[in-house]
Amino acid sequence: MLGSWRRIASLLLLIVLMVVLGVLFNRTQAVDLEAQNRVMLNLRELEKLDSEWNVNILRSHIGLNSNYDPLSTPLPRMRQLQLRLAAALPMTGNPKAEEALEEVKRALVKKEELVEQFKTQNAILRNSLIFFPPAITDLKTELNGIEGAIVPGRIVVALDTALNSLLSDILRYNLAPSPALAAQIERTIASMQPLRGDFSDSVSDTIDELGRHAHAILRYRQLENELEMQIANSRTAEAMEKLGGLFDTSFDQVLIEKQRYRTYLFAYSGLLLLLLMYVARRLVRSYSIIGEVNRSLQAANETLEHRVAERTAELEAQSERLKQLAQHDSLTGLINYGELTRLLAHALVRAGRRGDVVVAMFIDLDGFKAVNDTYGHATGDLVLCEVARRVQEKLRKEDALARLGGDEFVILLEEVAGRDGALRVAQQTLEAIRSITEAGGFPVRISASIGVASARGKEGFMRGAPALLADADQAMYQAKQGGKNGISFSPDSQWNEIVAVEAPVAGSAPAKTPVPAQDG
Ligand SMILES: Nc1nc2c(ncn2[C@@H]2O[C@H](COP(=O)(O)OP(=O)(O)OP(=O)(O)O)[C@@H](O)[C@H]2O)c(=O)[nH]1
Repeated sequence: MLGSWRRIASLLLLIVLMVVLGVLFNRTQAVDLEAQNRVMLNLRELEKLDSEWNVNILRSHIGLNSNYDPLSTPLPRMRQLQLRLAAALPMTGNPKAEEALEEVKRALVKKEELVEQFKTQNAILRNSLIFFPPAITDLKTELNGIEGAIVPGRIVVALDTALNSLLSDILRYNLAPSPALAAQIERTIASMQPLRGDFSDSVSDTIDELGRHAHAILRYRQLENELEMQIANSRTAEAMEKLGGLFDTSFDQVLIEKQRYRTYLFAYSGLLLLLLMYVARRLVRSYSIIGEVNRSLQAANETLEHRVAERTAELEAQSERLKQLAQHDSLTGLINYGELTRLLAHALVRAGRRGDVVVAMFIDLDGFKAVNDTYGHATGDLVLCEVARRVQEKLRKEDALARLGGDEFVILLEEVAGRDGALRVAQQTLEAIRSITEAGGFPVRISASIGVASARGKEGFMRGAPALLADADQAMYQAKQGGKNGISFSPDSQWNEIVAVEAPVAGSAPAKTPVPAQDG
């Protein structure tokens, strides 16, 4: 549980470290200086167009422009530039720049409205100003001609004077309008009214028209001047200058900020590197500890396996010893009664299958008690071991020799060819036993009584091992009864005869001459 929390905490820490790294890296991304330059160029172009706009207003004011196109053509471009500046605002990261751009836009919109009014009023004013000089010149020509000849000279002079005064005052008013001059012009127009009745209709109409144009000039000159004042007060140039200043400062600020974050990133990267090195060290140590533990475990495992193998071998040896003890006689090392009956049972099974003969020879030593009694039990043991050794020597590898206890032995023979073969083995056994004349430095004289019994094929198998052994025992008993040191055949075996190999021995000394076999 604790381990999984630690894993989650480590994962979260890693994510946080990576996010911080990403933020710092993002903040240090190079500033697009080219884009910044483009913004400033756009602003400069807007300023230039605005000042050209002013020049064109002035040119219209003084009547140099033949139409008002120069006042309208730059407007689409100026709007486009404003849009570009608006798009560049995020580069500044400064809210004041946004406000400054709004101010520029408002000033330009206001100025555009004023210029529209200016165009209307200026058209009327221009029309009147253009009308005035030729109309007066024409009228004065009329006065010097037919009209002057018809009308009294005093009236003609008065009108001419008024016309001169009106023209000069209008021109002065156009350049520098003032209420006094306007009043003077009004008075001149009024002075011309009584005079017009003496002149022809066309002169009279021209005087009226002069009056209307003079009023238009008086009115629109004033209005236009006020409009121009308002246009000048729209302060577009100042707003643009303020915006330019903010752009400059903001861009510089962004550069400084990037530089600062570059320093942070450098320090943070160093910190991460140290952390990484620490983790790597811990990992290397952990791996070396794991390696050591693995090696120790492997060594312990090998030791354990070795000890298990040793113990297994010990147990196997012990088991073998126990088996040996269970199946063998501890004194002579020959198989014991239990093992003999087992082997005998197997032999009978095989003989039953093949129709062979199995022979059991029961051997009981003669004169053994005397050895014990004369030289002691230990010497008797030596005699028993020597009997086992010498009889075993006479037997084939596949034959079995067992000690039943005391001085009793049994020989088991398989695949016996016939009675003669069994007799030969019994005689050799008897000879081997009788050949023992010394034990432990003491002279001994022993012989044996041997009972032979045989079982053939299925019949033998049916009777079983105990019956065969009993037959052999019975035959041995017959041999004992027959005077010992002899061989007796069981009457139930195939060979129902006694082979006399030598005269029965008396006491513990075996006879040297062969004793005939006895019938049971
Ligand atoms: N040394 C020794 N003697 C034993 C052992 N087992 C039995 N005996 C002795 O062996 C003797 C056997 O007696 P017997 O068979 O009567 O002796 P024997 O002199 O051969 O007499 P017969 O069989 O009648 O010919 C006894 O004295 C037992 O005490 C043994 O393991 N070692």
